[in-house]
Amino acid sequence: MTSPSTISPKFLCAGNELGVVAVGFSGGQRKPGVDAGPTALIQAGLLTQLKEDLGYTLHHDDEVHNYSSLMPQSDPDYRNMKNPLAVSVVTQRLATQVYDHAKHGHLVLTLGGDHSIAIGTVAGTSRAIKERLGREIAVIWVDAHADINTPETSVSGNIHGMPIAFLTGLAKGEKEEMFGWLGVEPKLSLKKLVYIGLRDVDKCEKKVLRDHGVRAFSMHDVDKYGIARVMEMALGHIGTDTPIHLSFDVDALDPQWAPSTGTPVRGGLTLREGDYIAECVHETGSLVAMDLVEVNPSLEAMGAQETIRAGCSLVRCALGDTLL
Ligand SMILES: NC(=[NH2+])NCCC[C@H](N)C(=O)O
Ligand SMILES: [Mn+2]
Ligand SMILES: [Mn+2]
Repeated sequence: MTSPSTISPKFLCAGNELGVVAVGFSGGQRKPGVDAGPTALIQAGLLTQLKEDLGYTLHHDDEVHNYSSLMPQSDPDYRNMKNPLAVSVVTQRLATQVYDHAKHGHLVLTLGGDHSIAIGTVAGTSRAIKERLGREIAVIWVDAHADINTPETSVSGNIHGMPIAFLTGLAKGEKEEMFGWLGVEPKLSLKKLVYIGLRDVDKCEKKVLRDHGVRAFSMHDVDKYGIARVMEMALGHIGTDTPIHLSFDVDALDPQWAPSTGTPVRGGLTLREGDYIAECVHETGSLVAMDLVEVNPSLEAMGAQETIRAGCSLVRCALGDTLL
C-alpha cells in the first residue's frame, strides 16, 4: 500500500480521511441516465482503488442518494429554470453532507450527477473551510462549458449551466426553497475561480467572463501553451496558500475519451491532459474537495466503459495516484 501523498495536505486534519458522497441526480438537465453515473463509477471499482491502492480511509454511507423524499410534488419552470425546486432542495441537502465531511477535515469526493450539484458541493466546502480555517476557497472548474449563465441569460433553462452564477452571486436566490438558502454572501469569489478546457461558451457568458476578468484557459490556451504551462499559470493565479475545490466535468475531455456525457463538445482535452491537471492539483497539497460530474453511462452506450474508466482515472490522479 502506498501512502496517498508524499506532500502533506495543507488544509486537511488528517491526510488520508476521505468523505465520499454519491449523488444520483439528473434534474439540472434534460437527459436521463446521468443519475446512474455514481453507481457505474463505484461498480468499476473506484472506491476500492482509493482504499486499497491509495490508502485512504473512506467515510461513505454506502448509498447513492437520489433524494427522492425531497422531490417536490410539482415543479413548474420559474424565471426560465427547469426543475428549480428540485435542484434547490437537492443542492441544499448536499451542501450539508459535504459540509459535514469538510468540517471534520476530510477531503471530500462527490460523484455526480449533473453539474448543478456543484451548487451544493462548493457551498458546503466554502462554509466548512471558512469556519474551520477562516479561509476562502478557490475553485478550479475543468469543463468544456463555463456554467455561468444566470436564469435570465440561459438559453436552455438547464440549471447545470448555471452553478457558477449562483455560487458567485451573479444569479440571486429568492425564497429559501428557490436557492435563497445560499444566503446573500457569495460562496465563491470570481477572483478565486479558474477555468480550464473551455470551448463552448455562450455569448452572454463570454461577456461576463470578460467584464469580470475571470481567469479562464480555453482549449486555445491549452493548444498554445501546452497543459504544463497552463497549470503553472492556473495555480499561480490561485497562489500556494489557498484551499482548492476541483470541480471536474467529464465533458472537458474530448468525446474520444469521454463520449458518454450529456453535452459533448469536440476538440477537448486528452485523457492524459485531464489526468495531468488532476495530478498537478494533487501536488499542491491544497485540495480539499473534488467533484466528478456528467458521466452518463446510458448515452453513447458503446463508449460508456471508456468514459467510466476515464472518470476513475481523473479521480485517482487528483487523489494522489502516480505513474511511477
Ligand atoms: N454542465 C454542463 N454540461 N453544462 C452545459 C451547459 C450548456 C449551455 N451553456 C447551457 O447553459 O445550457
Ligand atoms: Mn460541461
Ligand atoms: Mn459543467
